Amino acid sequence: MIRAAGLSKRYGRRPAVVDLAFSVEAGQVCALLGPNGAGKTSTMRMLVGLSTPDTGTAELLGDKVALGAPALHRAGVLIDGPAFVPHLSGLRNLRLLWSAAGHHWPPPALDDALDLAGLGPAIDRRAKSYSMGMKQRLMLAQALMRDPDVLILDEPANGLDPAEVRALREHLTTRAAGGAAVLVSSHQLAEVQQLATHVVVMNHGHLVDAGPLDRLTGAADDAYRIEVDDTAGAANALRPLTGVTTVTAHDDAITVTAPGVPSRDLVQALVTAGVGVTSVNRADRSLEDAFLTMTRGDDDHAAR
Ligand SMILES: Nc1ncnc2c1ncn2[C@@H]1O[C@H](COP(=O)(O)OP(=O)(O)OP(=O)(O)O)[C@@H](O)[C@H]1O
Repeated sequence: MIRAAGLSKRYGRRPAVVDLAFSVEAGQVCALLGPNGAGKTSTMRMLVGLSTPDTGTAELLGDKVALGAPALHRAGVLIDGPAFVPHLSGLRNLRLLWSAAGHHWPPPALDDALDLAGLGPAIDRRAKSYSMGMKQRLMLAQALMRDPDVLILDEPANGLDPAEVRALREHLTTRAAGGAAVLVSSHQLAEVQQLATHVVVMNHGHLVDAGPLDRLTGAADDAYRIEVDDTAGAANALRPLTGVTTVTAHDDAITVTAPGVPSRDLVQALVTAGVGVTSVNRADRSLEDAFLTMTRGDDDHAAR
């Protein structure tokens, strides 16, 4: 349903996306991940015809994408805007965007989209009076009101509070269960782990890995969950160890990713540092661990 085939894009001499290939099928929620500047927005812009690839092809619903392509009528898009007319109400803005594409008002999923936007009576207030979160929710409403078969959303949870993020997650999951293909970019890896069925990881414009979320986060030979009496002390003791790539502290345990390091070496380092160890088990890697391992060495661009 969404396909990037050998997509490349340069800005001047600087490559932003390099020979990128992946696809998102009906029923999938795919998270597009990468450090700042990895090329996520540039990729999404090409996928919806907002910019032209230097090489390669973007396809939606089996059609090659270009500005005005019919498939775009079946796509809900949230990338850099849209710019709302400030003196018109939220609802008038939605109407304008819908009618500009030559459709008859109202769009098929308007009630659902307004429900999710949760603007209540404020939908009739001028858009210029909206807070950042309200604007973001109005943008989501314009993407969702057309009952799209394909959704391409750049950081849709920006500016939303936890309850709104949860409502968005449920909405997107329902859309995918109904047969839509959903592509979202995000820096909120814990949130992505609850939402995505598939993940595409980019770094410096290149594809790093793509596949089902389970494969990226599944039980790994190199990940341990260690119950300790001092998680901060444990993290401090293990982070400097050779071979340890990530340490994540939880309430009463830490998760450690340490390829090639036997667990006894980790325990010994903890005991030497005076940290009490209760148990050591193989762990599922968190998406955060998997992501940081894949994009390691890129500290300047750490995931937010
Ligand atoms: N219009 C543009 N002109 C010049 N360079 C650009 C333009 N858009 C993006 N870039 C550059 O292309 C690279 C990829 O940017 P892009 O916005 O696609 O990354 P991103 O992964 O979406 O980043 P972020 O997570 O910070 O939004 C960056 O180096 C960026 O500075």
